[in-house]
Amino acid sequence: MEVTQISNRSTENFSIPKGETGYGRIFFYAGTLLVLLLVRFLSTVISQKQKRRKSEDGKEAAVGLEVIRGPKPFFIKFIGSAYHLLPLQETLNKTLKWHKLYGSCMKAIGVNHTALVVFSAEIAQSFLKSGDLGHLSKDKMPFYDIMRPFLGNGLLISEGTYWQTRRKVLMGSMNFQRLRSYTKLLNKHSKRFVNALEKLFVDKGVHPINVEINSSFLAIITEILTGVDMDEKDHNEVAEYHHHFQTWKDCLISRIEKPWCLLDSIWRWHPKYRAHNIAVAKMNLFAIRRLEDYKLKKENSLKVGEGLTSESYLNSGFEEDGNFRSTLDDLVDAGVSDVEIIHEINTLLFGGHETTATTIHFYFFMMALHPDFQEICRKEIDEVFENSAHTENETLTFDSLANLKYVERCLLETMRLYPSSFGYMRYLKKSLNIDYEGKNVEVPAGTDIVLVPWVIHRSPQYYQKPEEFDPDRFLPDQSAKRHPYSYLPFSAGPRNCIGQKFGMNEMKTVAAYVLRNFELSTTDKVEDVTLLPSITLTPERDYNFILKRRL
Ligand code: HEM
Repeated sequence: MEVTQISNRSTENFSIPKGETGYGRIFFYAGTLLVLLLVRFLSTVISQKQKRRKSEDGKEAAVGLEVIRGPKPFFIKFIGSAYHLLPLQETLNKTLKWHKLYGSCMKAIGVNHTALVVFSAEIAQSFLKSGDLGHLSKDKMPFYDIMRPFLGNGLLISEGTYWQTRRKVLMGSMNFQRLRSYTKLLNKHSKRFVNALEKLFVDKGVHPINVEINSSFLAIITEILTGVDMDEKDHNEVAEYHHHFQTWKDCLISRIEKPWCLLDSIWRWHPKYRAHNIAVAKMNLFAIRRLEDYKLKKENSLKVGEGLTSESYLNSGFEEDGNFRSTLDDLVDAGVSDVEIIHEINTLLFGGHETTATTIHFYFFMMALHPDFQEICRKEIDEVFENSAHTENETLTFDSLANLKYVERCLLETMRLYPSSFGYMRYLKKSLNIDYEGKNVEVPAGTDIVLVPWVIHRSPQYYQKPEEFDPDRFLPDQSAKRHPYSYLPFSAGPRNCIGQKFGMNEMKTVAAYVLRNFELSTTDKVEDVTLLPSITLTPERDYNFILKRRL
């Protein structure tokens, strides 16, 4: 009995008291769970704090480029993914396919570093709007480097504070007053262009008009830059320049088509190496001659003050041109050296004629393909020409250009479908974070950024039925609805095109004169001519036109 009692007591001592058993278990497990949850909660809080601290300090929170997909690189590192771009006849279509396959951007192994190829307005904005000099560089990029023998350290490829200072000087030649002062010159060249077309189509035949377009746009930009009217001086020089420019472009394409030729040590053995150097030398000579013309003109104008008569000044072959100020005036006054001036002239001749000439070529082709849109443009142009408030002696005034709204919309739509600068690049000297499919991706310093307006402008994400030519997309309310970086023919941000306003005025004036004088049609269809990414967007052959005299 005793034993039993003891044993019962002991059992009572060591067993869980009745009635408390369930709660105890619950408390035990709940407590454990609570502790675990607390530990988990605290560790999450701590790790989030740490992450936040890390991302503030060293951006470790972001993921790297490994999350971004792209075509497989070639096994030879130097060639990387470049071979996917070839042949050039297929490159532009391939980029559209890649956009469908990879989305807003893709990774490619560039010629000597990793490249991020951007297909979306949102990601383009991250790079283009940055005012940080570390995000604006074009250093160490083979595609710009091969232009250096011609462009030197000109604005398009210079960088850092050198670029900043020079940009200020050159922006001065594109301010409102200066743009106004170019009106007379634009009218004069547009009339000459109409005469050249008239001569070409006197046989009522079918002709390409690209040579006439290029000569005209080259003459215009030369006069803006140097104050010299090349048609009066020596028209052949302009035609020769056009020829050398085409050779130069052709040589650069040969280098891009065979990426190993981007290495100077290999290129120097290429059969086109000599032709390239001659073309560059001849174009340099053109710029040097313009600088000499300018200096002579200045010297003569000083001599007028030293006793020479204005008559003898005029007899020296230079027309008195009132208050016209050329870009050379700006560069010389800013104390820029002769060598640097030549680099800037080369840069502005390149940037200021090829782009506008290409765009107006596509515009005339669009007008020829769409007689209904051509007619609306013509009606607007006739109204402007026939309103005395808009013309002086049959010449368009600067203010009248603002009334060519439909022409402007057609030009903008042309540049959407056919951006002459189909792609451009930046070299990141400093890392930059982007939002990629909801992830915070750090794009490291040393990455090439390739921005592709050709794809952005044709993305259904921003433009319904993107393949259709529809000028009304650029009605103010339509434009306001779109992402601001979904239209980038002139690039955007601190490194955008300095000549966009001038270029628009130039193209509007030329378009007005041509449509006022001719009805345009074509024997070609869009699909007849392949487009090449040839430095600028280039039709593989020139379009054919028929021009019928109106007035
Ligand atoms: C339809 C006409 C034009 C188009 C589509 C166009 C397009 C562009 C684009 C896309 C860029 C940026 C290129 C890059 O980042 O690599 C650019 C830059 C530039 N453009 Fe234009 N351009 C046009 C007309 C002009 C004209 C008329 C001039 C000269 C008067 C000019 C001079 C320049 C210069 C100097 C730069 C370099 C700016 C810098 O890096 O600070 N462009 N242009």
